[in-house]
Amino acid sequence: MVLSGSQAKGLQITPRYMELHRMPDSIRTTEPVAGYPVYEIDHPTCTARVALHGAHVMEWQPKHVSDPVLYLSPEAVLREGKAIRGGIPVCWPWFNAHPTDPSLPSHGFARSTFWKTGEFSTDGDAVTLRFTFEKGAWHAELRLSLGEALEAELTTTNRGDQPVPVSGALHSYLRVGDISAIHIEGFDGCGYLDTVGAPAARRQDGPVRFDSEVDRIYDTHGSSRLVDPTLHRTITVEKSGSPSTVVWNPWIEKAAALGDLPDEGYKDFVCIEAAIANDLAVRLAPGESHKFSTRIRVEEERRL
Ligand SMILES: O=P(O)(O)OC[C@H]1O[C@H](O)[C@H](O)[C@@H](O)[C@@H]1O
Repeated sequence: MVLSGSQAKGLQITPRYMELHRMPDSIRTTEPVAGYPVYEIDHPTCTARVALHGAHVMEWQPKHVSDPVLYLSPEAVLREGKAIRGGIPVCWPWFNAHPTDPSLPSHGFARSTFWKTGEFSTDGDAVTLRFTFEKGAWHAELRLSLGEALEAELTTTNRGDQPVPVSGALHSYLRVGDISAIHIEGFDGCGYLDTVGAPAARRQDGPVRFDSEVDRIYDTHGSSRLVDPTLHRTITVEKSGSPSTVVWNPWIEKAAALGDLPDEGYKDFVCIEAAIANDLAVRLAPGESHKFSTRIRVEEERRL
């Protein structure tokens, strides 16, 4: 982890801050970099780390599985304005390049800004964290439920007086034992936009396997299953409210070009992202809201 700190304006962890943000016993506020709070969770069902920056789940591991479920790059940078490489970046209020203004950041503002904390609570099944973020007319609330399963639900509300578009993604980086050995089920027969090279519309035939760069936007509201023979487990990604699922692995050249990912890091993850992409952006009338969510769970084979 590269610790390159900056002081988030007004975000000093003082006794007063702690009093205002009293935590359930299973949540502890840490500050791996000055002014960069990270909530550490140790609950009977799971352990996790969530950064206030981007409302970003960095790590999550249910106690019944042997390996972390999410991939976090060992070269991820914790600095205001820079998205964390790995975990679950919240891409919002648009996905990828802005449709009309190339000067705006790829994947929106939310992943590279501090959010505000809402209510944190816990029960026997999970820890629930709520965060909010506002930019112009766009208001977002992210609810995270971290237990044996992980749920992330993003609600956008138009608080302005004109219609606004919204798209985005819950960009889960899932750890794998060996990218060449995994396959993903759930897309057979599904149409997709292949965005490696010149964009091309194609149809999936059988499971998705990896032997080169993959960057695809599948047209589906359905769930998918990542089968990992090396880690002896299957990860199921369910979702609602999003018409696309993005599957991404940068492979060799793109991984080498990413400064916050080791050159060999592409072997260790695949992204399966609940997304609203390209021309499927939702148009919200003033006062209107839209929700989309993802739910991730893991079944591990018993190892002898
Ligand atoms: O490097 P980033 O801006 O985090 O984007 C990482 C990736 O996100 C998505 O999966 C897109 O489909 C990819 O085209 C993009 O490369």
